[in-house]
Amino acid sequence: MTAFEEFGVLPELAKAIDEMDWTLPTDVQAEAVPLILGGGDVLMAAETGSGKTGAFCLPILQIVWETLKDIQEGRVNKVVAQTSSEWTMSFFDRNDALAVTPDGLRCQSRDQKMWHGCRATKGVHTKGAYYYEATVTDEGLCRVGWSTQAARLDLGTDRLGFGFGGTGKKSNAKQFDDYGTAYGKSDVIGCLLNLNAGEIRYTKNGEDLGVAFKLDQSRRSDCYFPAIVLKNAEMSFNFGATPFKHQPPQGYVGVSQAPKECVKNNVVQMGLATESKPTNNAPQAIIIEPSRELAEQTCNQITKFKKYLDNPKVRELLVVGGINVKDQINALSAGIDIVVGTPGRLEDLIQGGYLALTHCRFFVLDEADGLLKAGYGELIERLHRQMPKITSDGRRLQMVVCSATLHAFEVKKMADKLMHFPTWIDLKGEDAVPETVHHVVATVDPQKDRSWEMQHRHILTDGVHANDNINSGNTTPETLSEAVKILKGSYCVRAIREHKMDRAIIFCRTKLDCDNMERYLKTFGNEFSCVCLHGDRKPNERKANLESFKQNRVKFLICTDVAARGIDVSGLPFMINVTLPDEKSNYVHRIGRVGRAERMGLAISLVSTVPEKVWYHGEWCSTRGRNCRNTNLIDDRPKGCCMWYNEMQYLADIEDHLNVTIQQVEPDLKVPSNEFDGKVVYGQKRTQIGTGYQDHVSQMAPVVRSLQDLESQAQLYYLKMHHKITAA
Ligand SMILES: Nc1ncnc2c1ncn2[C@@H]1O[C@H](COP(=O)(O)OP(=O)(O)OP(=O)(O)O)[C@@H](O)[C@H]1O
Repeated sequence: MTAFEEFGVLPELAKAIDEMDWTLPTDVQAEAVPLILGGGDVLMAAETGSGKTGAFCLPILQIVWETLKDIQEGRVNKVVAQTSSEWTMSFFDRNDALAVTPDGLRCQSRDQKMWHGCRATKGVHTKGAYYYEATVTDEGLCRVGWSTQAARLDLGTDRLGFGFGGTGKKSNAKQFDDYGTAYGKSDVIGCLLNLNAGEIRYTKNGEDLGVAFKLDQSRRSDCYFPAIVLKNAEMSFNFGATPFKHQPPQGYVGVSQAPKECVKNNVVQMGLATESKPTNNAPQAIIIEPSRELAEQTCNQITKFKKYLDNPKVRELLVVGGINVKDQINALSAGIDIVVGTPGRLEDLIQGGYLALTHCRFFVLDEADGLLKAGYGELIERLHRQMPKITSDGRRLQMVVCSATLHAFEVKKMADKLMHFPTWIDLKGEDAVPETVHHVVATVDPQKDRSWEMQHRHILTDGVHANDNINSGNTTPETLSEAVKILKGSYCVRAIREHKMDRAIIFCRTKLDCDNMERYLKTFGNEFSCVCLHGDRKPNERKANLESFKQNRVKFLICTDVAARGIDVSGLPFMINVTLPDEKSNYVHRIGRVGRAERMGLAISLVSTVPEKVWYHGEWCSTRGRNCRNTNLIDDRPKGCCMWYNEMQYLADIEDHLNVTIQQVEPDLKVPSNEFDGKVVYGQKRTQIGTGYQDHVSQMAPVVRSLQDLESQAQLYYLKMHHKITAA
């Protein structure tokens, strides 16, 4: 049995994992895999390169395959069987944000602002007097009672719904009147419907509260269903299958004892319950990624994992921009089980009706903080609202949310709103940098280092100072800013040469900076072969460039933050930040491109000591930066497309966020000897175990020696005793 199988992973998956040379699960995988297999919602806050992708892909793939297998073998769907004969709350006739337990006897809604309702699977009509009990099992607001099939789920807000609320009010057609007394946690509310007398009344903990509603003559022939509506509350139900807590008054019977001819099934229930087999375009899992590259990487990982999962095959699909949408629509209608995509294209296909969310049971937000910061919060909520909270086979929708920088306010807010009692897998308790990443900063000070004055063959700068008087003779902020740009080009080359980098990711702030860096490095010929990856490059070029870097055909990948998150280049030894990101979490993601899967990595950030004027094209810029020459500042009138970038401040913010002081190196970019230097080879697993091991031997030697002595004394003693006994 492999280590992964011990965590509940199917042998077929374990075999594929084994072939990938993953012998042991990483810490985050060891925690997340059983949790997800067990049905939980998970927030995974583990460092970059710690194996989060496998931690969610493996259990999801497994459950999706098991479900397909059940369908293939015609195993009876638990919920369908149960709901066709039993009185429960409906999995289908309810608002999405209200969850129903698999036995259908408990409802919960955790939305603090809105009411969410649900009706039972059956109703009663024509004649008789019926009773059911609803118990408040958690604090919150509840309204309980009876409604017809046509009533709104928000019980008591139209003429067809009759509710009794926890604040001591009865309501029908939005009219709220005092009735009985307030109720709350642990109170048992008896809901009574007398069709013969045409009245509805309630009991509270067995005490009759009197008639609440008289039904109009015209309404008496309707079929009435037990109904509730909740706001951040939970209630359990007894329709009579087990003894009631309080006996109903004389003449009433539990609804489950209603004669057959007086019972009707909930049509919403019947309509959907037969649909347990997903339609082709309704996947079981939706995984959202912030970039095309990352979506493709995750999709590829699924393809690798499923290699031995057969009969039925799991079908995964990459849904990103830049791929022919017709091909995607064809693939969707041919049938898919797992969709990995970027927000824009996903939304297009869902809105167009090509991708249905009706059978989605896994909703994964990879790099969740990045998605939220990019403004996709509303989209995420919209999709979540459209997903059933309980699937047709009685499993709850599971959400998995991950990132190396999950400790953001907006993530917690979203988790509170959308997730169901999520478990945090948080090995560090704060955003952290893996121990395998050696990260340093080199300050770039154009006042101390005047080499920029003499440079003839320097990097082409971004042109923000095109209208300024730049002159090595002056020390205006503009001149120093231009000097920083020139120096950064040469520091980058120096870093490459000093560390003999033959493979590195180089992060620049803007697409233009990337293009300029590419052009500059290419002036050195083959020494610095490189490609670019940023949003202005065509999808095919982006794909080909990343591939040639991953395949080691070029030495350097120059990119914007589009590649900051998640991109996994195996054994990458080096990365250079030409400019620090203004978003502190992106520092963690950028430097996390090295030091992955236990291999060591060096990250060097070049930080200017003086403010640098940079481009900043917002929505006010009509071309969004393309050929824009507006060098006014964003605070100027008229508004411009430039700003002063204060890297020392960003550095302080990053250090503050990570609670560390990042080691500084001199402009020669030599990294001083420390725990890393000299003992590790960047790009390789840590090898200093050899020397450590020798130290360990010499430390342990005396102890081992005395143990050995003790052992021989004990043996001698035994032999002497034995000899004495046999001699006697
Ligand atoms: N159990 C394992 N054994 C060996 N290697 C592993 C294991 N799990 C993952 N890896 C490898 O570790 C690398 C990083 O994994 P992955 O990309 O999932 O990290 P991540 O936690 O998602 O990082 P990021 O936060 O940067 O996205 C990958 O190359 C992957 O193949």
